Amino acid sequence: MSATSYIPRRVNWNAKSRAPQRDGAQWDFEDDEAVEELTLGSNPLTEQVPVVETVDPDEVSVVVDQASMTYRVRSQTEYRKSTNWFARQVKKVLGSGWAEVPALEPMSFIVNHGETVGVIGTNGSGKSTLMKLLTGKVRPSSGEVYATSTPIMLGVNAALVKTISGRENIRLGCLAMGLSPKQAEEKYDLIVEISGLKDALDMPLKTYSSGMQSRLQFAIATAVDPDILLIDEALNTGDAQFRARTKKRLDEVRAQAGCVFLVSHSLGTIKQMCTRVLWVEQGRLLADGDPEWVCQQYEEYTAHKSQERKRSAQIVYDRTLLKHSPVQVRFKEGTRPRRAG
Ligand SMILES: Nc1ncnc2c1ncn2[C@@H]1O[C@H](COP(=O)(O)OP(=O)(O)OP(=O)(O)O)[C@@H](O)[C@H]1O
Repeated sequence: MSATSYIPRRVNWNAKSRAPQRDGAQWDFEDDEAVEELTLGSNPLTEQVPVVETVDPDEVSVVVDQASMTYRVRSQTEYRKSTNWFARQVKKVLGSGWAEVPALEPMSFIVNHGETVGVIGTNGSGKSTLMKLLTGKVRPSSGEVYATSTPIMLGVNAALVKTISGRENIRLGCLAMGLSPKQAEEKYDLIVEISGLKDALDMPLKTYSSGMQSRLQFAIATAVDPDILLIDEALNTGDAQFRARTKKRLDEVRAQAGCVFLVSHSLGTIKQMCTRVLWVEQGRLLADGDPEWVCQQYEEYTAHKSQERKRSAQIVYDRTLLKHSPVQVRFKEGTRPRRAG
């Protein structure tokens, strides 16, 4: 079912504004004609008036301005869709055509210094794609992503060398992140402390568990005092003690006027670490706000989905979307940050 295809059977239609009443989700089941209207054309239930947000150049870290993403991939079966016989045969002989995979619909938001932003969503909803756009290494298909400094991405698969020791990986990692050998030396103790891996540092990395490797990656990435830190699923493997250290370190990064994005399927981690949560679902920014509230909607949605209650899940989806006001970004004259990357 598409994002906008669910239409409640009857809605309490606000005659003055011609908009459905939103707050409290009090649907009134009396006006039959309203149902007819709702089914015509685009669905007004999910049409929202954008809220204009002005970017404060002294506060801003990241601006996503109507950014969308569609992947173009080679497809072995795409030639079948071509209606032109000749084109179909040519594509068949060449063995492929191009298929488009829509991953993110246009979305806008502003993140300021000092925010830790959680990003949640079910598998394939577009979280990692959003992270790629934030790094600036992938250009959006439309719109733009701006950042006040180069975002540092910390992913579970970020490069560590398996055959050398943890100690050598720390040195190498620091150099790879642009520190001089002297700066790397100065950061060494801090990295060891954050990682909590003092006793294992002389062992080759291949003897580390995946949790230990994640801890080392996290410690290296945050030790260089990133202004904008992107973390994709890296924190879920740590134990309780490491999570406490992680939170402390993220608070420090935030306090240094940085901002942190944290992608995670663990709502506990998100609620514990984040000051704000973006819920991306079916490529759409469905909610942007208070971690408790957003996580609660998400939990309800996924509970319905896992029980195959599609209609109930869609109701939660639409209800959440109704509460979300899309943002229209406005820059003050001459204060646009540079493109991310
Ligand atoms: N390199 C790519 N080429 C083509 N399609 C892609 C590519 N990367 C992602 N996609 C598609 O884009 C959509 C969003 O994928 P993405 O990896 O961003 O989701 P996700 O929310 O991070 O998922 P997960 O929670 O499983 O990691 C999916 O439909 C996916 O198949």
